[in-house]
Amino acid sequence: MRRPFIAGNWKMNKTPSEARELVGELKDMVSDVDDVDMAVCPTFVAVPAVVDELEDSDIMVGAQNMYWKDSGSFTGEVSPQMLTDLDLEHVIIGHSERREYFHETDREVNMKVRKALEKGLKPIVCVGESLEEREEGRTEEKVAFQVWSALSGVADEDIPEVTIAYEPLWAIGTGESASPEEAASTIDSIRDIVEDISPGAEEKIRIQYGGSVKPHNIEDFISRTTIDGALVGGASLTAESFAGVIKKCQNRGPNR
Ligand SMILES: O=C(CO)COP(=O)(O)O
Repeated sequence: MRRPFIAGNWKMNKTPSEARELVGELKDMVSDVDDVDMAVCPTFVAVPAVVDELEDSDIMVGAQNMYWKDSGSFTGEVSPQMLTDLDLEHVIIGHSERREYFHETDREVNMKVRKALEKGLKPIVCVGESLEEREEGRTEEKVAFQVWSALSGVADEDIPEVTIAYEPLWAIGTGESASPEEAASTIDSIRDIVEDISPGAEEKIRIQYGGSVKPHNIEDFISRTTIDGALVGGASLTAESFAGVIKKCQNRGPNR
């Protein structure tokens, strides 16, 4: 049984006080939601305020990144224990913006995934093709490679703890989402890869779609049984639109 999972990636937005205000509004709006897993991923500095504000809420808190070492001389980095100490459950790993602007490699993504799992954090691993790769018909090849690399060396029993977010790069922040058919077909291909890696895990692992998800189009995605939810950027930055996305995922039945 895979429960729908909607996570908000705030990226480099919201000061700690703005973040507190946002989740203060959000928790009231979704207080009746009991069949969707919900998470927000603020910037590191806003995490304590958000954790505090959400103490009495079902909304989980995640980070947008972490380093793959326990501690030490790594100026500017944040360790997994720093996240678990704040009771965080999730951590986004390998977002395309980190891969593009901060040159994060598949190898680093894999190190981070393994370290997160070792420390009891649930990684949300982002994969996706560029426009050029899509136009060259290399979408499935690209995401297959990223999934193989990310899950390399992960124990079979840990694979269902991972969420994969399929985020085509050309759909991020552009207002142009993938079609539900395209998204479902690529996500099916990811499930096939997961099955190759660990037979049976493809039924348990949650795979989200991300890229210009809004309240008006989330139903097109969540209605596909292979799509388990969404990683939401822009629409997670106001309580109203994020609650709008979450509420459209309620009452989805036992098919997942
Ligand atoms: O990158 C994303 C989430 O991680 C998607 O961002 P948008 O929803 O703004 O397109």
